[in-house]
Amino acid sequence: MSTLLLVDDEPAFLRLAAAWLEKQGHRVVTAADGAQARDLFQRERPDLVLLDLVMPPERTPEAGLALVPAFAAVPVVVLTAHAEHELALRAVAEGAWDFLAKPVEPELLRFVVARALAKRGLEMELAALRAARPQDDGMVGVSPAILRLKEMIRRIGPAEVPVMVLGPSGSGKELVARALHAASPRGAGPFVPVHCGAIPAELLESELFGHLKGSFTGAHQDRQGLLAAADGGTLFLDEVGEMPPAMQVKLLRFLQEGTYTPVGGRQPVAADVRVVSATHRDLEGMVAQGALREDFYYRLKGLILRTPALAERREDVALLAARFLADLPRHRRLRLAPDALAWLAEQEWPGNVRELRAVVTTGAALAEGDVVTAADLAFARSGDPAALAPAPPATLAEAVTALERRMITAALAATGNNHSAAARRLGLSRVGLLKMMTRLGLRRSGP
Ligand SMILES: Nc1ncnc2c1ncn2[C@@H]1O[C@H](COP(=O)(O)OP(=O)(O)OP(=O)(O)O)[C@@H](O)[C@H]1O
Repeated sequence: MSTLLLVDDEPAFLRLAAAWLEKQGHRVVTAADGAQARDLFQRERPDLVLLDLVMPPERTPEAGLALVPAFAAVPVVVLTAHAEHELALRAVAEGAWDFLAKPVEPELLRFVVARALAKRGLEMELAALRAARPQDDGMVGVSPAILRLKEMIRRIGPAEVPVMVLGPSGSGKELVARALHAASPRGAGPFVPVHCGAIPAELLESELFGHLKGSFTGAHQDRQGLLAAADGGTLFLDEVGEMPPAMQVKLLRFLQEGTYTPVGGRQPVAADVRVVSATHRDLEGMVAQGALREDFYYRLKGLILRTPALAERREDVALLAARFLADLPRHRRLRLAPDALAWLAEQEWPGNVRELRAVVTTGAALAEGDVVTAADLAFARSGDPAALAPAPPATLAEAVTALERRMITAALAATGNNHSAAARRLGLSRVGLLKMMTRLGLRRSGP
């Protein structure tokens, strides 16, 4: 049975329309103003909203129009007076699905509702199919550690329990969180990452919970927080060990009750959010030292997944490197030379997959032709031209040119093609660098 939310300030219309729609087999909840409508929308999660645009207290169509986006996760049918075509079109521009002129003809109402519910049904089916489709979770690897991790994600992704991902920096914790989200029924909903250590403590509450206009200097208008943005999806708390103690208390309340209070607000607001958290720190140690609240830790912990260091899955290094090359937006297809594969296998990767990715990406930018060599990778990693294998230089001039080309390409890759920054790195003026690039054929001449 579908639930319809009917919003109108005329009691007689509410009664009649609700009775008619109930006779068609729907469940109907009614609201007489915007605030009540928002509240019921949160609580009842209707499949369709029928919305009168002119209601108390404002009695302006603007106030009604402002409601449309808030309900747009489901089809919204606006009810307008007969002569208000322009208003109806504005409502559609705001995200409404259809409109009906008042006085509403019962048969037309039945038809429009059936059509909107059919759309809703298709959307839900699509979301279910997306969630059920085997996902390419982007996790590359055939090592036992990765296969185990993938299997765990498949099993616990669909569960609603909180998950904590533990592992060294750059080992793929965020990727695991995304894969958990994709494997859950929330997969079509939002995935919202929060890097707890990157947001100043005094801003974190308003970032997470949102704030109301006027709640502090500079709060010129109401602002939604990240919890609201994650409603119906997954909130990823990265580096959760960095969460300031005062925020731990407030988030704990949300984890327990499912509600939070925006900064400057009085009413608790509900959000349907699954929380996945991650850290490379020893949280139990932090609990023992009093830096992390024990109750917060236990609420968050749920199930624990561990991402292995790259050192524990060396067999994946070559596969990962090949994938990173394939992912590059290039016209030519690059491949790894045999000596590059050998070099990759010998290295230690303290920065884990993130470091490997950076080295492969920079090495690819340095490669001449379509083969990435060990020398390219070694240079990319150390930034030291001495790492370059001594290419048999025919003449000194050729060797110098090759070295210039490599150093310039590396500096450009490292600075995201910023000419001034690359010139500074190389100890050149910007104009000097541009001239050299032209001479080396790294840049077309002319303006
Ligand atoms: N198994 C994997 N397959 C493909 N790419 C991976 C894999 N693991 C990690 N990566 C890539 O490595 C990089 C770092 O991964 P991610 O950001 O998930 O690490 P993290 O553990 O969350 O890091 P940090 O602790 O520093 O936040 C990303 O570019 C990610 O796509």
